[in-house]
Amino acid sequence: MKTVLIGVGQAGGKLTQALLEFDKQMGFGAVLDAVGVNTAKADLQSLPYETVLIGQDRVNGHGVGGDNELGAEVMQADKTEVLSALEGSVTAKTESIFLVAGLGGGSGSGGTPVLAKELKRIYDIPVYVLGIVPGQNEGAMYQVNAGRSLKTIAREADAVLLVDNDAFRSSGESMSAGYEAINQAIAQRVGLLLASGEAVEGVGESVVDSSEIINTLRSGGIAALGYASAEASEVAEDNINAVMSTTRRAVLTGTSLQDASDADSALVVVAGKPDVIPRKGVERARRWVENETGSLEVRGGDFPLDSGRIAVLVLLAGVQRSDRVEAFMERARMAIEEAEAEAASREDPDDMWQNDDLDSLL
Ligand SMILES: Nc1nc2c(ncn2[C@@H]2O[C@H](COP(=O)(O)OP(=O)(O)OP(=O)(O)O)[C@@H](O)[C@H]2O)c(=O)[nH]1
Repeated sequence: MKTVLIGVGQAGGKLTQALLEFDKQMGFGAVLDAVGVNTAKADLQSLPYETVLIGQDRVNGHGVGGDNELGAEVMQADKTEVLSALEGSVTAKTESIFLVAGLGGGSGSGGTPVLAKELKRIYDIPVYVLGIVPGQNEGAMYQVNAGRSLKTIAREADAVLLVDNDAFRSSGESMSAGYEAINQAIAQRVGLLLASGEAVEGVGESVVDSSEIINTLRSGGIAALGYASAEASEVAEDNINAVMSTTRRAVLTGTSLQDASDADSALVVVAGKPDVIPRKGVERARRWVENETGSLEVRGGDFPLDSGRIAVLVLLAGVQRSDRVEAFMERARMAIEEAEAEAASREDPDDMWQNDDLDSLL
């Protein structure tokens, strides 16, 4: 699927760079162009593609410090500059636009819904968001920002593909030390998905094309991406079990959003050398995904790739009822309540001494 990426905020910019590099390194050509947008000048300077600094009059290039309302305001005020930077990038060849952002900060979290709405008004192609959900250990501000942003994005964009920072973190590793590895893992999965609709070699009826990705994401709302791979045998018949078990792992333990297994629609992509992909295995895997997700709309196809392994990508769309999303929104709600309670207790500092449960010492 020929795509233009827009990285918003620091995380969005870095993940966009990882996606661009993966696509280039694999020679896929699915990523047509990229633009980085941020309120922090320093974060844009290291990005090797076109960038737009917004909100200079408000924050002077220093970022919005996690204030996503301010992030939304400055995007609204400077959207024309962003749109003109995109003019040369989005062409007749472009099949989709992906806004890439961390939902827990300020610039990406606030700016992305505003930009998604604007892009949908202007372009006829789908506008998707690749959104990073903050890990469980990140502070309340991140959770609240992400909850509010996600709610708005789910309404404004055609779909939001969520990646949970916790889903890719190795145990014992700090969040920031792990970012690079996390970005690589996400770039590989999303990069393969975008490229899967681009396959030209070994074209046959069973090969996935971009319209299948778009039709799967038509369910709207939240989507997740599962991935797993295994060593392949040279004989297709011998790979039936490998395709089945890899598909199971992709959905049960390899998704970008943990516990997202109920879906409105799904797409199962089996990547590998075309002559070792077993038709029977692919059919079985698709049926298994139907049962597991409860969806009657499961598409499938191959992605011819010159590799000694078989990889399975499962795109799950319409997963908003997943336990992980509910738990996450609940955490955001709780954080708002705690913040309100704290603000209320700050209103009159003397209130805390008016507590009848505690006797004074004197
Ligand atoms: N996966 C991943 N997550 C990141 C990365 N950098 C930051 N994050 C996450 O993104 C969220 C913070 O968003 P940022 O992109 O840093 O913030 P911003 O949009 O630039 O907004 P401000 O800094 O407030 O102007 C947090 O939840 C971080 O855990 C990264 O390189 N990779």
